[in-house]
Amino acid sequence: MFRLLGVELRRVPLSGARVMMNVITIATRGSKLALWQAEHIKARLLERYPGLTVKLLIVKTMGDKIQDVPLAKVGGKGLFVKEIEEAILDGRADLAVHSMKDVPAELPEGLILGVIPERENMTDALLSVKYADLKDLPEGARIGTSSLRRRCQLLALRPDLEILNLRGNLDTRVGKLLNGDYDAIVVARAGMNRLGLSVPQISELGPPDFLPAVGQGALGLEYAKDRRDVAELLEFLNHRETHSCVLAERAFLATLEGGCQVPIAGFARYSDANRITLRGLVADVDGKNLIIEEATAKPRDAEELGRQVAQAVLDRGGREILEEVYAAHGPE
Ligand SMILES: NCc1[nH]cc(CCC(=O)O)c1CC(=O)O
Repeated sequence: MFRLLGVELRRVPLSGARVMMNVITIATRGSKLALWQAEHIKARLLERYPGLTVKLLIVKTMGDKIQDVPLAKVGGKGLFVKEIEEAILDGRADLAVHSMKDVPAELPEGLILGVIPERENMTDALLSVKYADLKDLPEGARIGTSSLRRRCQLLALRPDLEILNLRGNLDTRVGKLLNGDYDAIVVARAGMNRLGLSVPQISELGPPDFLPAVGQGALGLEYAKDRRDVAELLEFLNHRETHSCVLAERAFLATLEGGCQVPIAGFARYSDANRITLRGLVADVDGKNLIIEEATAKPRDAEELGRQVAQAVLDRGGREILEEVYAAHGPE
């Protein structure tokens, strides 16, 4: 009797969820890109629920504090998300809006990335003042990027390039290019689009020659697993195709146990109406040895697809490469 009553009682707030939530708080980093992303989700929520109040809680993360050291040297996963997840776990925020690329494959207990909106552009972009594209760069050109993934793929295409560290928020990095510190830099196209940033020369670095980071260009909405009210409120923002692709990419990453600081790339797309194709890469930091595998599966097997492609990459030499990278750059 008591137990039955308990079930009934729990049901009441759940079914009334939409009516009950009239204030919702989004945790976000304070960078221009993060704020744009949080404001974008806020605007979509207000469009859908005109009476809702949406607040932003700005949280400073370790990744924001350490601006000058390459992330590969800082080590540790989730440098841009940990403090934000803490805000959800202790109830200061109802959800977080992340760049999926910054979210480690494993989430803390009790949290879920339940909503992935439609991905716009997942490619990288080569930005320059003078040079139109990679072929146009002079011998030994100085390229700014602190990403090992970008470094190894650039060197695979152009071994003569000099790759220099470049950290900081997107607008800071573009500022350093315009300042003349580099012949070109590589950044995510989605970030440029979102901030409306422009430079004289932009060319695309995309598949099949140049693979993006897992989750690049996609946003992820994270919240507590037991918050059915939040899940219901956000559900309309989910894009099923993007969600399946990102699941495949993240299963690939999880199997490799890699953070965003190792030369791992992966991207999934719908190859026909109901099949996902995932292409994954592991490379050494000098771009001398790139291991790329690809496979196709039904969307419902997205995670299995990710694990399979990872296993294939590991078996074909990826394991040795990752061990070498970890030895040179620390555990993550
Ligand atoms: N690592 C920082 C970061 N996290 C997400 C983006 C871009 C936006 C996205 O990929 O969704 C960027 C900037 C960049 O990589 O140049």
